[in-house]
Amino acid sequence: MTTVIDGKNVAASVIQTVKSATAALEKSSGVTTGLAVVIVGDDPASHAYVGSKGRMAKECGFKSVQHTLPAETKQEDLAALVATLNADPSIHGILVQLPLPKPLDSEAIIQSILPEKDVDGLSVVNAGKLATGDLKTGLVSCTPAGAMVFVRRTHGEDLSGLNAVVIGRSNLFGKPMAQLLLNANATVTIAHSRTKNLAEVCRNADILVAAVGRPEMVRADWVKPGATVIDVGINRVAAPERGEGRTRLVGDVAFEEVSAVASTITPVPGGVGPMTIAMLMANTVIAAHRAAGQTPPQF
Ligand SMILES: Nc1nc(=O)c2c([nH]1)NC[C@@H]1CN(c3ccc(C(=O)N[C@@H](CCC(=O)O)C(=O)O)cc3)C=[N+]21
Repeated sequence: MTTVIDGKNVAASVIQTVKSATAALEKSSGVTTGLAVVIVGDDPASHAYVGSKGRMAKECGFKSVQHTLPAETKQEDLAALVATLNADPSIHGILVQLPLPKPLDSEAIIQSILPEKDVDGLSVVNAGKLATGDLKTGLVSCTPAGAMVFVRRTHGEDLSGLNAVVIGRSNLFGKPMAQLLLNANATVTIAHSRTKNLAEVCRNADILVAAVGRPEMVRADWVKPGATVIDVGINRVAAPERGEGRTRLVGDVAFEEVSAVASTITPVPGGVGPMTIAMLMANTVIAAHRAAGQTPPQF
């Protein structure tokens, strides 16, 4: 029997932990956890994501603020907003929605967020802490942190002797995912668009993580029987069967055929996506605990 991980359900249990930790922190220290989300421009998909982050933050009992700036915003004005949020003691987490409209320099903005408020885990300090195995004081990028919750629920804390293959090498996902798997003692391969014999490399994986952004690229014959397959792709494709002009979301994994081979698989939608938002809330309440000198909850 193949297990299809219910990401919404796992995300809901993470959110429960965040809620009670938020309430406990409020009670013990009088601190309300605060999250600021900054969005520049009017990309509808970005606005949809930011809207659900705001709703989830309120549900967790956070102070939630959203700053919506026009697409023409100047670098120095965005930098000034980040500086204000950095200095605001009621804000524990800052997320600047990516991608930023051209010609804004997103790298400069991301690196200007205080590492202790960088709930995306993208600052060089947080990336470095992850690389050196310091998970106690750093913050980890939300999507890989969420994917690891699935991995831990399937395989436990110790991945000794297991081969993990991550397809994709972005700073936002592939690199931190590989670091987390390595920290848990897996034998890790990072594959990408220049990898030779990709299918063969993938067939070695006990844990296969796909984050390439190519609809249904991972086929059944790429997967070792019994493997755990985590699909991080979110691709919108045409769905003429649903009517003219209609679309649907698919992952980087051909779900139907791979389900027949894998022992555990995450669906798209309803897999890693909901966990990304839940881990953003988790990172924010962790940051608030640290700011108040309290021990944060574990996820
Ligand atoms: N600074 C920054 N940090 C991010 O983490 C970040 C970002 N910018 N920019 C955009 C991407 C995208 N992202 C998603 C979060 C949740 C779902 C999600 O919940 N997806 C649902 C489906 C949603 C739908 O139906 O469209 C699912 O997979 O089930 C998807 C995508 C976070 N991102």
